[in-house]
Amino acid sequence: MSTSVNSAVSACPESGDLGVTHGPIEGSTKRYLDRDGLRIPQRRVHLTNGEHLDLYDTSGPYTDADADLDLERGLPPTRANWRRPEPVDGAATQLAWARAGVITDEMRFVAAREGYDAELVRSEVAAGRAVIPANRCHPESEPMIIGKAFAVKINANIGNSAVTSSIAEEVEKMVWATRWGADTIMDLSTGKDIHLTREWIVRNSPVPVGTVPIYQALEKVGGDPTALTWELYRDTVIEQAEQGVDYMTVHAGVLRAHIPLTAQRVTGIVSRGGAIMAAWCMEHRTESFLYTHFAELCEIFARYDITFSLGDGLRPGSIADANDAAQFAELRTLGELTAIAKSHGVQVMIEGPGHVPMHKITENVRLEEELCEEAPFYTLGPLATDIAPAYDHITSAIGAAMIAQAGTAMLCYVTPKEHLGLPNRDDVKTGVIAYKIAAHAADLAKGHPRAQQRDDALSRARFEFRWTDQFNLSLDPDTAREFHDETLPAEPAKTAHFCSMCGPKFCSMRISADVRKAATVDLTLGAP
Ligand SMILES: C[C@H]1O[C@@H](n2cnc3c(N)ncnc32)[C@H](O)[C@@H]1O
Ligand SMILES: Cc1ncc(COP(=O)(O)O)c(N)n1
Ligand code: SF4
Ligand SMILES: [Zn+2]
Repeated sequence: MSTSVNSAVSACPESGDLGVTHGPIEGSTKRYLDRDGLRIPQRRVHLTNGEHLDLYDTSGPYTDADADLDLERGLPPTRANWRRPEPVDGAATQLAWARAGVITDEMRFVAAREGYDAELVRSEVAAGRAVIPANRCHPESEPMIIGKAFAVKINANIGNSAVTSSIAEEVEKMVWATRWGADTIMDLSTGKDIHLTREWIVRNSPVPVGTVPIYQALEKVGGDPTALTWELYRDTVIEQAEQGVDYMTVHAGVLRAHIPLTAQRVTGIVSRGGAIMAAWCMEHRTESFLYTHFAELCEIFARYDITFSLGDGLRPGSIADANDAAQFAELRTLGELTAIAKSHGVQVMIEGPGHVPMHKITENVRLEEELCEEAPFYTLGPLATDIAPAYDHITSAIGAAMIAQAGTAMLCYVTPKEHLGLPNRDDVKTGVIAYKIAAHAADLAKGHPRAQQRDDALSRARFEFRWTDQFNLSLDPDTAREFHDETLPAEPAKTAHFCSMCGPKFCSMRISADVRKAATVDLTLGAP
């Protein structure tokens, strides 16, 4: 399987000959695993009233009030030293081990992060209802779990394009995305230095990294889709596997026969991978090599424990095209491929739309569950309307919250730059925060046992005018503080019983508190 492409890739798990700096970079969010030992996967917010809150959501920014809890959990300090059970029928994967009844260190770790029993983690993984994307060549990653029984996760897309960006900017986006709470990131680079950009990102990323290998394969053939071959694609997959990519989008459900179904669409094929594969099939008048070589791909994935993210190459790119024949024909094929991947012991999640109006969202989840054996659903938004370019983090967070409530396990963010250009660092943050909101709103609605604790703590702080606590409990403490201080920057305002919205006399929460106080006095005096 070794090729000339691979010889350029240094050995797993470290790639020292590329001149890459290893370990945490300045400002990076190496949150739990570090060189000194394993930290308990938990964020604790200390409040000014002496109480504290341990957040159920274990990704996101530390505030000044957070503590570093260096409690031993009985695991070696880096994932590189965790136990690696023997492969099962050639599959060295969390799925194969879960089915064999083995609780791996990765399962113990994610169980601690989620606050659930490791046995629940094992059984969900064994059933294929959850995945733990953890390539053995990515020891820097802090394992996490994606599945509807667990907290809803979010992914942030980064990467350069032929038009703009540099390695430093992309690493900064990775740091920014993970700092604000992305649970995974995808490097979707299509411009120059794709290999080296990814090396920097993977070696420094505390979260699993996903890619779409067909992008780099296309770049290698100068951007002509018809020049792609299975061999070139396979070698690109192995190159990325060796670098430690944890999950890969594979658009193997775009079959030749599905392409005519897109002819009458308003926006045709909007998926990059989908469009590339459609172009290849039409030119060569043959079935997609991703489909015909799928079993071989499974064998590669099984050796590294790469998780399939079966791509939605025919997702709708407009409200008009939502839930159409092309989209659902592909979903049916993804169902077949799910079964094949799992028979190889390979973990699978399924990518979903796209642009879908609110009343057509639930059908997507029900059909995915039915056709794909409840493999974790991983959706791009969906955008609930097409009419707000520059605000598509909002149009899509609306759809994302709904689809997550219906059972989607991970939400792929959309930034304000969607449809307009490549997102920068600030767009990445805006997208991440929008999606943290969607994911948490869904966790609340799904009845996650600990989700509401944070709302309650923040609301109490709000009602008691503990402004600093309100900031520290929020998803974006910096901006919350900045907005407050724009009109009331003085220190005493941090305990004032009003803000500049209503002012001291009209503050309803202050008046309401006074009413209560008066009522208490009346009660103690025996008055009505
Ligand atoms: C499939 C989705 O992936 C996103 N996407 C594609 N490439 C990039 C990139 N380099 N950076 C950020 N997002 C990207 C777009 O939002 C697209 O719609
Ligand atoms: C949820 C989701 N959907 C799709 C893609 C790939 O992009 P594309 O299909 O455009 O190649 C992705 N990275 N994430
Ligand atoms: S985002 Fe821009 S480049 Fe990409 S498909 Fe849409 S219009 Fe084309
Ligand atoms: Zn779109």
